[in-house]
This record gives sequence, structure tokens and C-alpha cells, in this order.
Amino acid sequence: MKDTLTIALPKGKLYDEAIDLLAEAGLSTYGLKEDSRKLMFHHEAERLKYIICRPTDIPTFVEYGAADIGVVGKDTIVEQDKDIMELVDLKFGFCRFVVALPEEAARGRDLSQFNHRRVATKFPEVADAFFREKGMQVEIIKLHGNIELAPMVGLADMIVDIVSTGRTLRENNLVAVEEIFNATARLVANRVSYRLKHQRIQPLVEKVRQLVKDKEVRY
Ligand SMILES: Nc1ncnc2c1ncn2[C@@H]1O[C@H](COP(=O)(O)OP(=O)(O)OP(=O)(O)O)[C@@H](O)[C@H]1O
Ligand SMILES: O=P(O)(O)OC[C@H]1O[C@H](OP(=O)(O)OP(=O)(O)O)[C@H](O)[C@@H]1O
Repeated sequence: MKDTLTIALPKGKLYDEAIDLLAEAGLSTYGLKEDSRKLMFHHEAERLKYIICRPTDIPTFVEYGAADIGVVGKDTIVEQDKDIMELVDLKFGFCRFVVALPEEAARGRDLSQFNHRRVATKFPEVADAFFREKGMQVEIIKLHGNIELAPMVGLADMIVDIVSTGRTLRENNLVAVEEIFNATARLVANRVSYRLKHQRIQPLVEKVRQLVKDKEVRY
């Protein structure tokens, strides 16, 4: 399988756009969008293999070389800081990292008044770096999803989470008070694969770069 290229695709929000982009770049992607529970698709004639991963597991599959390349959000890359190569900003999957507070609590106050409080997040490393930089000491509570719930039930005073349309914050009476950084989907590669399979990876990278070059990022 030395010359088969294995691509890790994130199930979920980035899935369809990742497949559309790879198809546009000339890769065969048949079967990937069919309603199925299959986790691996082997396109033998094209020497391509796709594995379908949980988005947060993509850096692990790529770091260990179980996949040669993959698509993953910048938010996940920063949080996990795995030893992988980031090759292209794909300019979809736009979202912003924010600190958000309950509307009531935010009124007339700024973030510095929330020192020593509790923060719920799926991204403890991002949150920790942000509050350290601010010189604030907070207790970070790691959750795996539905972070917006935490302030409503008294589990935390504030959250660090990603926001796209802002709808989830609004519908849960939260307001963003600080922006941390913006994120989009990235094409990433395993370091060894990038060298050994350069002849397959590099033309794909060039093609993808060309395709997204003039695309505007909408945050
Ligand atoms: N509301 C959103 N709008 C646009 N992009 C988003 C949004 N939420 C997340 N993303 C981007 O899509 C990526 C995958 O998000 P998705 O919700 O599909 O998976 P997840 O639930 O975060 O992953 P896991 O199941 O592994 O915990 C995120 O890492 C981020 O880069
Ligand atoms: O600004 P919006 O467009 O409303 O999107 C933001 C929401 O999207 C993400 O959650 P996701 O849907 O991935 O669910 P999760 O909380 O289970 O991770 C994020 O954690 C927010 O909750």
C-alpha cells in the first residue's frame, strides 16, 4: 500500500465541503456522500483510501500516519498542538473563538471582573492560554459539547467556545465579550508521508491552493 494515499475526512460540519473540494481538485470521491455507516472507502484503481473520523480525532490519525493527509478545523489544530503539517487554509468552516458570558452578568462589566471564576469549554488549552495571557486565574471545566448549557445551570460563570452564526449564543442568552481568534478548515499532512508521498501530495496541494486562492473568508 506504499503508494496508496490515505485521506482522513471529518464526519460532521466540514464533511460535505471537504469532499466537494477534493472532487474539484480531481480526486475520485464516489460513494462518500451516500448514506452509509462505512468508515473506510477504498478506491483501488485510483490508489486512494478515505477514512471517516470524528473531527477531533483527525490530528491523531494523521500524526501517527494512519492517514497521510486530512481535513480539520484550525481550532482543533491549535487546541491539540499535534506534530502534523498544516498545508492549506481551505477557507470554509469559518468560526470564531470567543469568551461568552450570560447577558445579565455581562451588563456593565468587563471580563477582568470575572477573575477566579469557572469557565466551561471543549478547548481547555485555548482557554488556558487566553486567560494566562490576560493575567487572569480561572478554573477550567472541560466538556465535550453543548457548552452553552454550563452557565445556565451554574456549572460555570462563562464559556470559551466557537461561534459561527451566533445563533446558539443568542438562543441561550449569552453574549460574546472577547474574541480569541478565527478558524477555518485546514489541509494537514503527516510529516513522513509528506516526504515519502510528495509526488502524490504536492500536486494535490497545488491544485487545492489554486482552487481556494481567490475565495474570501467570511467570518
Ligand atoms: N457552527 C459552526 N459553523 C461552522 N463551522 C463550525 C461550527 N462548529 C464547528 N465548526 C468547525 O467544524 C469543525 C467540526 O465541527 P463538528 O461540529 O462537525 O464536530 P465536533 O462535534 O466539534 O467534533 P467531535 O465530534 O470530534 O467532538 C470544528 O472543529 C470547527 O472547525
Ligand atoms: O454560532 P452558531 O452557528 O450557532 O454555531 C456555534 C455552535 O456550533 C458548535 O457546536 P456544535 O453544533 O458543533 O455542537 P457541540 O456543542 O455539541 O460541539 C459550537 O460549539 C457552538 O455551540
